[in-house]
Amino acid sequence: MTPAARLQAAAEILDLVTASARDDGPPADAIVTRYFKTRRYAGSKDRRAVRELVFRAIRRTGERPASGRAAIVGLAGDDPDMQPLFGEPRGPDPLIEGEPASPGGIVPAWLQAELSPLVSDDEWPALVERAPLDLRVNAAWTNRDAMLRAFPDAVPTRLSPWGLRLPADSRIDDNGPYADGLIEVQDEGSQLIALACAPVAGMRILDLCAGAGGKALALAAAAPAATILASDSNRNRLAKLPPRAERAGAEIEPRLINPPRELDDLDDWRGQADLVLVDAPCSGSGTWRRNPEARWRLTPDRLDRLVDVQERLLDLASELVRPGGAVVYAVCSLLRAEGAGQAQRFLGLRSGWTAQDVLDGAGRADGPGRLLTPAKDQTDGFFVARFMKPC
Ligand SMILES: C[S@@+](CC[C@H](N)C(=O)[O-])C[C@H]1O[C@@H](n2cnc3c(N)ncnc32)[C@H](O)[C@@H]1O
Repeated sequence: MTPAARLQAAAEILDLVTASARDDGPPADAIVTRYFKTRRYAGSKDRRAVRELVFRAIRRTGERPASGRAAIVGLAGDDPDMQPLFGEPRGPDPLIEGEPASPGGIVPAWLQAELSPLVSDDEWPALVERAPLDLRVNAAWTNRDAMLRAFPDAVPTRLSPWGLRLPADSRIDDNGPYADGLIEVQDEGSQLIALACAPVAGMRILDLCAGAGGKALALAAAAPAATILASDSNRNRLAKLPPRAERAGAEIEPRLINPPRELDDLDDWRGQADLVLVDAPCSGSGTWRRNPEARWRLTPDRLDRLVDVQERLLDLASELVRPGGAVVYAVCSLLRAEGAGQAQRFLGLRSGWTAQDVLDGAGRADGPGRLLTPAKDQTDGFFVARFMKPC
C-alpha cells in the first residue's frame, strides 16, 4: 500500500470506529483487525502503519469526530508531511479549503467537570499516552528477581512488589514463563487493587465482578490458601477464568450470577465473606491510554446507568460480607461520580461502617479512598476504597 492508500484506509476505519463508539459496538482494536481480514493485499507493515495512523487520530481527538475524514484532516493539520497525500491515487480525496477538521483535544468538554478535582489539566496528556506493558509475577510459584532475569528489558514496577514493566508495544512470547503460569499481563494499577484487598491464608474472598479473573488470579497468587469465589454476570468473560487459573495453578471457583437475582445465586455466601471485592463496571476513563476511543463512547445517560449499577453492586456486597469484614470498591475511572462520590454515598447510607486506609501511601487521598492516575503514579487510573462493616 502507498502512504496515501494507508491514510485512506485509516479514514475508512475511523468511520467504523466513530459509529461503533456511538452505538456501543466493538472496540477500535477489534475493528482494525476485522478490516484487514478481508484485505489480504495489505502486508504486516501496512497493517501496522494503518493501525498507528488510526490510533494517532483517536488519541489527538477528544470529542467524537463527525467522520473518519474529519479525523484525518485534523491529523494532517498537525502534520504538514501528510497533506500532499490527499488527492494522490488510492488516497483520500483532495483537501478542500475550509473543510471541517476534528479539533485536537484530550478530555471531551462535558467530561471535564466530571473528573476528580485531583486530575488537573496538566495531567491530561498522560491520560491518552501509550501505556507500558506490565506483568505480574505469580508470587505463588516464583519471585520478581527470577522474572527480571527472564525478561532482561523489564524493570521492577515502583508501587507493586509483584510487577515488571516493559516498554509500550512490547509483546511477550506465548511460550516460556507465560505458558508456565509464572507471569500474567496486568497493569500495575490492577495489581494495587489486589494489594488493597490484603488477602491472607484462610480468608473467604468473594470477587463479585470477577470478569475473566485478572484480580482474582492476583489474589490467589498472593494467598494460595484463601478460599476464592469469582462471580460475574457475563458468561463469556467468566469462561476465560478457568483456563487462566489452571495455567497459574490457582484454585478459584467461578460462578455465573444472574441480575437481578445475584443475592439468591450467592445465598451460601450471604453474611459469610471476610472480604468482598467490587471491581465494578465503569466508564473506563482511567484506561483511555489503552482504549482512547472510550472517550467517544460515554454519554451522560451511560454514565448515570453505570453509577446506578455500581450503587446496586455495593449494596449487594454489604449483604454478602460478614460483620467485621471488608468491602473493597474499585473502578478504573477518574470520574468523581464513580469514585469518591460513590464511596461517600455508601458510607453516608450506612451507620457504623468505616473507611480504612489503603495502598500505603500510593496514589492520592480522594474522599474516603485513593486515586491512582497515569500522570502521578504511572498506572492506569483507579479509584479504590476499603470499607469495614461494623461487628
Ligand atoms: C471492571 S470489570 C471486572 C474486571 C475483572 N475484575 C478483572 O480484574 O479482570 C466489571 C465486570 O462486572 C461485571 N458485571 C456487571 N454487572 C454485574 C452484576 N450485576 N453482577 C456481577 N458482575 C457484573 C461485568 O460483566 C464485568 O466483567
